[in-house]
Amino acid sequence: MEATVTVPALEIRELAKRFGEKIAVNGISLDVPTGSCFGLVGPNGAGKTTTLSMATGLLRPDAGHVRIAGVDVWQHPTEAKQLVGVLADGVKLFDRLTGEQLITYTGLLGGLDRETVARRCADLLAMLDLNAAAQTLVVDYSAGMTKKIALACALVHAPRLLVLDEPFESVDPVSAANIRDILQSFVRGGGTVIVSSHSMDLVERMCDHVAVIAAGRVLAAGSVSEVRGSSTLEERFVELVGGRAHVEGPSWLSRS
Ligand SMILES: Nc1ncnc2c1ncn2[C@@H]1O[C@H](COP(=O)(O)OP(=O)(O)OP(=O)(O)O)[C@@H](O)[C@H]1O
Repeated sequence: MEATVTVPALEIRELAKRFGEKIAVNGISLDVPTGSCFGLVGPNGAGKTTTLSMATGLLRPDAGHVRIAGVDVWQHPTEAKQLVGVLADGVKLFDRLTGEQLITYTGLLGGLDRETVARRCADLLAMLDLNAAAQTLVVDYSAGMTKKIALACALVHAPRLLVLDEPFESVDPVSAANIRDILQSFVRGGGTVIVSSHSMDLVERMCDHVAVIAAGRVLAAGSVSEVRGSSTLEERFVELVGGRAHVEGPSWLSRS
């Protein structure tokens, strides 16, 4: 009997990116299995955003390649981009549109017809608790609301892979729990999620796979239980990444 070969939802091979003298990503390879929730963790400046930007066709790599469900992102960008929903960190939205207009515009741009967009827009606004802000300009949204509307835009064309750069940053605990539920149901429905986060606790609870990166390289990758071993993910992270100095603050900060 022939073995079934499952194509990874996201395949990253030897990606590299340099900004002037700074090597931001230094040969990163990762396989994100289809149907997984994959956490990408690393200290500040590790190269997470740069890696995810290259993986989703937002930033051209200096070397390496990326495939989404087997489709090369840089050779077939239009086809690849139809398969992926992206919530990028720090990318400007068209914030002079209302929330409803922004989702509608994104859906139409993704090739959906008006009727489908209207239906999905209503579902997404309700699901993300943004109904009351549907007619408000996005520029007037709080940081957490902006994250949620960006997530709605990433979901509107029903992608197979969701790439989320720090989706929980600035989001209140209730909304974070709702977003977690949405992502879990997306995965249960056959989708794949890759999420970068600084919250080890959240990654441990939500993800089944994780990669720890630092200085543009992968330090460990695999299932969450493989990577953390007998420690917590946070302990393992600190062990792998280091840098935990016992620093006392400067004396002028101390009142004693
Ligand atoms: N456009 C740019 N120009 C110059 N340097 C950059 C640029 N983008 C990123 N870098 C540098 O590349 C390195 C990796 O940055 P990146 O934003 O990918 O890290 P990160 O892991 O997402 O960090 P954080 O957790 O702080 O968001 C950093 O040293 C950063 O200063």
